[in-house]
Amino acid sequence: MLTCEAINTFYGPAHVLFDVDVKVGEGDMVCLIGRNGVGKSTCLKSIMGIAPVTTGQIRLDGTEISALPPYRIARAGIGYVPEDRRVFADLTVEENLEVAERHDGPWNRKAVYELFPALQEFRARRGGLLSGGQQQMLTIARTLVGNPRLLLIDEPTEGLSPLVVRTLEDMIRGLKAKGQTMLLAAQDLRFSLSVADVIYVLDRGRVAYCGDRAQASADIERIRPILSV
Ligand SMILES: Nc1ncnc2c1ncn2[C@@H]1O[C@H](COP(=O)(O)OP(=O)(O)OP(=O)(O)O)[C@@H](O)[C@H]1O
Repeated sequence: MLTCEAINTFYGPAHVLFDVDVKVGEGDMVCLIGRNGVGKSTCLKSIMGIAPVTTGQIRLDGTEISALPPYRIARAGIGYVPEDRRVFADLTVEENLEVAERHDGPWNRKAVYELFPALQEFRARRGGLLSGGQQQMLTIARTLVGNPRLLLIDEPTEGLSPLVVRTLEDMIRGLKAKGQTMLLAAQDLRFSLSVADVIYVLDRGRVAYCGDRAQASADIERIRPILSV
């Protein structure tokens, strides 16, 4: 579905991604892992057109998208959940979902409430009054009701309590079980090894390792040093 080939991304003079290749197949859950600052977020932002690539190709079902502005990339079927949760603080949970809903796929309010029962419980509450974990759920749910074919999620569990992390991890497993294609940036090797079809490990802007879950589990002693500071 998605192919990034030799992408290079800069912030001004700072070269951040170096010839990065990433592939996400239909129905796959792909994890992009690495230490802080190695370029995971930049990779997702480059796919989304927010940090446009300088060189390299990004294709969605064979169509080159790397020169498109973010809104056109979103329209082409990519949904993006950024690291900083973005909910409409003055709108209720229900209204947050309503404004984003596009009736052209499997996801609607009913389906996301099934995935996140906690959101249904708080459907009348304003977004700004939710906890960090609930806001993260709402951000993911809001992106889902737009029915993206590919969902990009940036570090969904960052800064959340262990209990909330577990709830979100279960929900991501639920998404995978429903066949949602996903590319997830994460720091957690344990979770990635438990759920990902394919794992990419980034190190200083380069792909330092790539393998499917079975390979990555067997190569864990190779991967651990890339993740340690
Ligand atoms: N807007 C920006 N302008 C300049 N440099 C940036 C910008 N955003 C990120 N960087 C730098 O690019 C590099 C990669 O950052 P990025 O956020 O992609 O890493 P990351 O792996 O997602 O880490 P984190 O978990 O901290 O978000 C870092 O050195 C960071 O300081």
